Order: sequence, then structure tokens, then C-alpha cells
Amino acid sequence: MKIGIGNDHAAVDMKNQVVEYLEGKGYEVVNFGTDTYESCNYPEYGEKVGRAVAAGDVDLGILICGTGVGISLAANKVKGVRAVVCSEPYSAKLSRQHNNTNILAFGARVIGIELAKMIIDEWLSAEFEGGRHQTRVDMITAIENK
Ligand SMILES: O=C[C@H](O)[C@H](O)[C@H](O)COP(=O)(O)O
Repeated sequence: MKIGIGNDHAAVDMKNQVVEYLEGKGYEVVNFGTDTYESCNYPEYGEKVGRAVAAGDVDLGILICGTGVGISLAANKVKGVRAVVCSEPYSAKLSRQHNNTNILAFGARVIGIELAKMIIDEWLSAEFEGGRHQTRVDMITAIENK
């Protein structure tokens, strides 16, 4: 599985730790984020990963900024993206099972790396359950297409 990762200046260190963690688990990781601490603008990286996910260039995306909020908002503007910002594993898991999220976001200034790993594990191992949830996801897609 190929995972696109994006981040701003607030999340360089956490991005590097997450990349190492994912590669250690055998995932292919494509880095769309900044690698310097120089102040930059998170919408650029949210859009890059969002477009890569929507185009199928990567299977899933992970986005990290200070809070995970801004970068997920930007990604969610790309048609086909369902990005969730999570600070705990339960919502991450359910966001896959019920909402079929294709991008996970969290904040480097909010959670530590061990909690981030737990959130990532739950998110990546959960599967979309379809059924009534498909109906609701289809309704979200219909809003995009209005
Ligand atoms: O949602 C936005 C992110 O948390 C950004 O990482 C944050 O706003 C950057 O803040 P600053 O420019 O003060 O480092």
C-alpha cells in the first residue's frame, strides 16, 4: 500500500517519525510535505496530498500540521477526499468503518508520537463496512457534486 504524507513547518519532526514507522511496517510512503522548519502554508500540502489521493496516485493520505485542523480543511476541499482530524484512536477507527475516510490528520502540537502511532494503526487496520454507511457516504459525495 502506498501512503502520501504531507506536513507544514510545525510537523517536520513528527512527519519524519511517522515515515520511519510506516516504512518499518512495510508501507511505501510518498513525501509531499516540507522538510524544513521555515514557516510555510499548510493549504499547499493539504491540497497536494488530497489531489494525490483523489487521483489514485497513492492509496491513502496522512496529514500533519500544528493541530491537524487547517491541513485537513484544505484537503477536504478536493473532490473525493474525506479527511478526518483525530486525537484518539476510536474516532480514527470509526472514521474508516463508517465514513470511509481516505486521509487521516492529526496535530504535532496536540499529540505525541506514541499516540499518533496508535491512531495510525487503528485507522489503517479498519475497513469500511458499507451497507447503510455507503448510503451516507454517497450522500456526502452528492453534496460535492451539487
Ligand atoms: O491548522 C493549522 C496548523 O495548526 C498550523 O500548523 C499552524 O496554524 C501554524 O502556526 P504558526 O504559523 O504559528 O507556526
